[in-house]
Amino acid sequence: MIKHIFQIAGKPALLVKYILLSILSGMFSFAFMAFVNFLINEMMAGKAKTYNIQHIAIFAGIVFFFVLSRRIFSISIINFSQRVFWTIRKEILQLMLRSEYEQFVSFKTALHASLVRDVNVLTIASMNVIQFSSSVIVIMASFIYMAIISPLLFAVTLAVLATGVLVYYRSMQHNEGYLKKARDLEDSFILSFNALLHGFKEIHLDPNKGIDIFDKEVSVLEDKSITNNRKAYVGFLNNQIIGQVLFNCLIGVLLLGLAILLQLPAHTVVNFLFIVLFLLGATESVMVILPSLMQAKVSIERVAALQKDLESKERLEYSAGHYLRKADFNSLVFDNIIYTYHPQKTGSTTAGFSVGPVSLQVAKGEVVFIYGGNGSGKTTFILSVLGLLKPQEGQVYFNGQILNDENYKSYRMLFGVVFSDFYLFEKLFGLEAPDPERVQYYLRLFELEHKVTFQDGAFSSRDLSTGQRKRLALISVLLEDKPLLVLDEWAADQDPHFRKKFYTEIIPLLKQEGFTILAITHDDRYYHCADKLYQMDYGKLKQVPALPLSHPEVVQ
Ligand SMILES: Nc1ncnc2c1ncn2[C@@H]1O[C@H](COP(=O)(O)OP(=O)(O)OP(=O)(O)O)[C@@H](O)[C@H]1O
Repeated sequence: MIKHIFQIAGKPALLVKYILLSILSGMFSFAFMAFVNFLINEMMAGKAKTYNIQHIAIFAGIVFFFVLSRRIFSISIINFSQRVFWTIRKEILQLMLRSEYEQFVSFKTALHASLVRDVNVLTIASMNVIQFSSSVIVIMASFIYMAIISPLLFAVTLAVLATGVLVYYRSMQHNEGYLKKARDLEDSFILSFNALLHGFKEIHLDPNKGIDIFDKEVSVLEDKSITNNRKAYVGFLNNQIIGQVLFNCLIGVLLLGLAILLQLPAHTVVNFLFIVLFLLGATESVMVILPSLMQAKVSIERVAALQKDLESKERLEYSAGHYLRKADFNSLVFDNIIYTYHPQKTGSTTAGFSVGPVSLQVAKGEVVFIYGGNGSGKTTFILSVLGLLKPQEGQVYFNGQILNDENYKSYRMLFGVVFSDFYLFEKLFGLEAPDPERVQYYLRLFELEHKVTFQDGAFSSRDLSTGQRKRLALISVLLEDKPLLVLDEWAADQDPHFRKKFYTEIIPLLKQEGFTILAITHDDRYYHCADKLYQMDYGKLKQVPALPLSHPEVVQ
């Protein structure tokens, strides 16, 4: 865990600085207590009859340096915790960016939970380090001071503390288990929260859905979580109480037993009691802070495990790549590719759905349409074409070269895609200053020129209908000027007029511009607009004539 924090902090020298500052701040805190003890002794010995400028100066000096060292230490820790916060955030985002599509899908919830929870837990814990480390230093210094005042009393105190540590250590193991479980329960809560967030429209229309999620998911989680967390925190509380009782017993044994038995001088007993009370305060601080540090330990382990899981798999390079220009693209060939969903990945007990073996050739400038029934495997095939799902068998050739790890990055950049569940980005990310005339041309072509303007790399209006948003998504992709356009049921949300325009005017225009198009479509009325038409059936792709006789009107 410490190693991970070192990595996060980036510079071990910084950590050495924090440790030295925390020692300094703890030492000044202890010096205060030792000097007060000294003043008490002076008073008890009858030496404090007049104002002593030297004592006042030392007292003020200790307070000043305590405040100063504490402030410098605290500011350093605030800077450190902010760095921890952003380093872990960025680390998780980089993990996301570098993960394979399939990995991303299976780690989505864990990534989300780490980003919203673990990062905050770690930030809070790193702030608590200020109090924690000062208290630990005070405890250590108090031990040394006690041993000097009275080795015997110190031995008794140590025995009492050792008992406390033993009790604490035993219950800590239980508590850690409960904290881990609490973290798992948080992951489940995020699932329910996402259901409420993304399914809000449906829930709003049918409150029974919301009630079900609330009663059967959230409330069940609440019960489990309360029971679990109560055990964890009662465990910590018991430790605190046991610690307090042990200290009380120590004070009792000291005042009512040892002081009389050993005939200890009054100033030794007073000095010792004063340290014990000081020690009690520091120990309590440690006990109060420990749960948050334990949570931080669980969170760090989560982040580290997530990192390990994602890094153990093949990593993607996410550094900027270059688009292959349309002119440089010649052909794409799929030779007997097979993709099968693994049942263990989906948690299903039935055999995973399989697409393939599929063979397909797409030449530059061709328009290829794929149609097929629901669940026939069109999207799976397209995801395999895009390399988001990696086919387990078969070969892919682009521009005559076999697809391998070296050229995979350029391969991915071949495609401009509008998925059926597309995401419209706020800006044209990854695209440098597109030609405003070209943007205007596409806005006119897609009949959005009165609705949308383009300024500072972003479209002005995003308050559009689904069909209009899809047009904007396609414009964004066209501006990227990638050779291959992949469209998943793009026209499904367009009105009949625009649908006709898309198939009969826009597609030929895009073809003229040099785009190659691979589209999933159910618009049988426009199948004739394709150069090649394929039907997907139970994972098998077969070529069919582009002019089906069943639709004579398409010939017009
Ligand atoms: N992530 C997944 N894990 C396991 N099986 C899946 C997954 N996604 C889809 N499938 C299965 O693969 C089959 C094909 O799904 P796919 O989404 O490719 O069909 P489709 O032809 O695009 O359907 P639609 O027209 O309804 O979009 C389905 O039977 C589905 O159950």
